[in-house]
Amino acid sequence: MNALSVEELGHSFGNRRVLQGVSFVVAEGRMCILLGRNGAGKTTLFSLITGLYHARAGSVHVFGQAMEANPSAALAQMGIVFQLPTLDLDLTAGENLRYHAALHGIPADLSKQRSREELSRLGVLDRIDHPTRALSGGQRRRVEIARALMHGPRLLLLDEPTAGLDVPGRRALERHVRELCRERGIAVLWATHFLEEVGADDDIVVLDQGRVRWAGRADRISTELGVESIAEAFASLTGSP
Ligand SMILES: Nc1ncnc2c1ncn2[C@@H]1O[C@H](COP(=O)(O)OP(=O)(O)OP(=O)(O)O)[C@@H](O)[C@H]1O
Repeated sequence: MNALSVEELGHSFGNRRVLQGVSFVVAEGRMCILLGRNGAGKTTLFSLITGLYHARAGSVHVFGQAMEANPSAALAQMGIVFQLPTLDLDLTAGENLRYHAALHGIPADLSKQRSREELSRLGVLDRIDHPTRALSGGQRRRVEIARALMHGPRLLLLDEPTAGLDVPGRRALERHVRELCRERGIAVLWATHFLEEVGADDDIVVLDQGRVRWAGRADRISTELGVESIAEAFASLTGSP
């Protein structure tokens, strides 16, 4: 079964069309990179997938549950890390996680145990009682991912999670998310414009000017397009230098 299935999604702001006929899937347990330059439509697409915007054209299914007909069932399977940080900086890391868990109806004991487990897995358990304001950008991102996992989703969506981090911070975050995918079988949709974040074994969806230009296994894109590298393939699909 597919973790995420997006069919013929479209969106306009006023009479400006920003997404058109967007279709792709994220298979269960797979890492899928949504590649697109600034303004390609990635964040708008995330807003539609997560139900923040109402989809006027097309459909979104999460593990077979239609977002439109059954949003709570679809959202229960989804963990989300938005592009703009959403932690409460006055709360500690642990409090941020437990607050999220309470919203999902998770009992306090379980929430306490899970917050420790998730922070530990992301390598930030020692920050549990620190106000998130005192954490580095990379640590805050990891706390956000731990929070997104509190309700046990099987699909994790991350919108440009490495924005604003230095190179070691980006690499560490990528390593943590790949581990989640490999060890827990969590499907991941990771939006980025950094080509170096694509792994050879990943799936990729190339989005440009609101349309899917290519979707498939990262290791096939160069051969299919008759070029030498992912960078060349991306440039030829998006007309960028
Ligand atoms: N609320 C809005 N009102 C009007 N236009 C918008 C709105 N949000 C986004 N847009 C426009 O829609 C297009 C897609 O934007 P979007 O933020 O989805 O792209 P993106 O790929 O996420 O870019 P970035 O990497 O810069 O975040 C852009 O041209 C943007 O200017």
